[in-house]
Amino acid sequence: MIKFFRGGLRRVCCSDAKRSALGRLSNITRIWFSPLPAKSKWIQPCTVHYMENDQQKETHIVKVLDGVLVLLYNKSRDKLIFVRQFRASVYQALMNYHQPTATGDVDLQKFPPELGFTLELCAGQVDKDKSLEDIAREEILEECGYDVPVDSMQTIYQYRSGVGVSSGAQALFYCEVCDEQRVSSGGGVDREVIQVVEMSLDEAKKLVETGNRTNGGPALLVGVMWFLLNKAPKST
Ligand SMILES: Nc1ncnc2c1ncn2[C@@H]1O[C@H](COP(=O)(O)OP(=O)(O)O[C@H]2O[C@H](CO)[C@@H](O)[C@H](O)[C@H]2O)[C@@H](O)[C@H]1O
Repeated sequence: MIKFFRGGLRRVCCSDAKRSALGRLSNITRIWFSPLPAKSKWIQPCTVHYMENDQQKETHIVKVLDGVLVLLYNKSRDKLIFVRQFRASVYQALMNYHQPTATGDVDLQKFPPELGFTLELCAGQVDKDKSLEDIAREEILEECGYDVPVDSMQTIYQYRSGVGVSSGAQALFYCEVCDEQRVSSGGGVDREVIQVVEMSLDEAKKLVETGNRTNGGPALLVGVMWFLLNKAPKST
């Protein structure tokens, strides 16, 4: 049984999401660690030096790709739509509290893969020369299976994530979908294994109640709070 981890997952969020997830199941059978390759397509670490008030300072930073995220609302069934997937970074963070110098294979009995599953908004990296709206539209189709017009994307916020270390630009959109626009079960492309999770507005409201913990990023919480403030029927 998974115990509570410092600063980590409150298991109920993931377990609830797992019960209502649609799509291909993830079966993780082995996890191991190794050093970063000399050149990564995804991240570039470096040191930034600067003088502030005559003092020399330095910050170790990681350059990352920008991202788009979409809060999806299915108006046919009055449900918010999220995605559930294994995130190696979350897994590493949670298991590493107990094993800070981990290298090589991980004992999956001690640290089950379930630790690394997150509930998130549909999202993607800005890794092609297209508009943010176009990239968001593609991610909705690939991950959640809805074919929507690009002009259905409404900007909620644009902000930067991880400003202490990485500072990628994040564009957060809202998009309403209906059952007629569902053309596939989603699940991701290539080797992605992404489950689609539908949540009632009452469940989503419980998720953002003060004091709750999730192991995903802040965008889901921010998006749902924005939705409850601006879009949800007033009785919700
Ligand atoms: N670091 C990495 N190492 C190796 N392979 C990698 C990688 N990052 C991505 N990939 C590969 O690229 C594929 C596509 O990734 P996505 O574009 O869906 O972005 P992701 O969902 O990870 O991040 C989206 O969601 C997160 C969380 O919400 C946002 O922070 C982010 O900006 C947004 O793009 C992944 O399935 C993986 O194969």
